[in-house]
Amino acid sequence: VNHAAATGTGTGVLGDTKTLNTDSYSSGYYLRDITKPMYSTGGKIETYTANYGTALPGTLLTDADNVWTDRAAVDAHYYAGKTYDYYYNKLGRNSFDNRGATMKSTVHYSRNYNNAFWNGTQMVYGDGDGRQFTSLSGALDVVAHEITHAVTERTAGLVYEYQPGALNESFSDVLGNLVENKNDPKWLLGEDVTTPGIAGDALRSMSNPNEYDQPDHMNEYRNLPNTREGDWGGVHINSGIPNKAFYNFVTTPGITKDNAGKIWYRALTQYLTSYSQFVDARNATIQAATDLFGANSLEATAVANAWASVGVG
Ligand SMILES: CCCCC[C@H](S)C(=O)N[C@@H](Cc1ccccc1)C(=O)N[C@@H](C)C(=O)O
Ligand SMILES: [Zn+2]
Repeated sequence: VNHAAATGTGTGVLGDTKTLNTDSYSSGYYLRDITKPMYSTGGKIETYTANYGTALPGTLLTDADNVWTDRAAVDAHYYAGKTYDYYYNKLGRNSFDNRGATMKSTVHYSRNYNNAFWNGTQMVYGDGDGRQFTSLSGALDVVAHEITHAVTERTAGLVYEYQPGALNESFSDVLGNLVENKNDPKWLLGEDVTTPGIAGDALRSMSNPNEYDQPDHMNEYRNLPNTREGDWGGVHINSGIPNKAFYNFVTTPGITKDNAGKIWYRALTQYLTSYSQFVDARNATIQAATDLFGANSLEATAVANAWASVGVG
């Protein structure tokens, strides 16, 4: 039997019901989305399980009746599709390589694994330990964060250390929140999967990085060693500074989320390179705003002001 697009239903990590794009075969269904434009050149979105081990990609998920109960898998699949849609519809990018590459996600990676990552080939999600995190694919900002690492790797190539690494992390947080597109005035990260036992908290805040021990100005930059213990020079710590710059920009009256996303995306894909520093990101976002909206536009002016407000430029 040839592949045929099917519509299933599933329960997400937070207990919600979602409609899923699946692929029917002779005696059941694959967790495979073949409905996107990428399929014209063979691209798909596929979701696997590592079955609590660390071998990747693991096993492609199947189901007999197209009613999916693996909550982490349901959300990894659904949110990968949402992230694909944002990049394609808002930014004109066809998957992470802009050539319709298949997007693979693996859930149930290891045990009590309090993280998610892009490994150079695919997205990988832990289930958390039930205290620090619940299953990390349960948050769209997490999924879009990881997929954006793939975009960054294929474009700017920002190395994962010191300021370029903090920029790498910040672009993933920025696109993570833009794709998630909640009405969240605090621009939080990971709020849906962080500390399931505590309401209202998050892993990071773009509006107030200090709330979660991140700097929000260059005068608070943390000089840390390029080691695991030093968070590779503080890539998840010093990202608070470019995160705050973006927050100040996107909340400037007259600036829209869509236009902010276009400017940050253009800077990432057209101007930044492997060892770009914060000042280079300032210059790249000003240039991108100028390209798109003009030299003396509200956007270009607001970008310069936003970086100045965090002590860059
Ligand atoms: C395995 C090696 C480390 C990879 C770090 C990945 S890219 C990462 O940054 N993951 C995010 C997950 C995330 C994203 C958005 C919101 C919440 C959580 C991350 O921030 N991880 C934290 C826990 C960290 O690695 O310190
Ligand atoms: Zn990351």
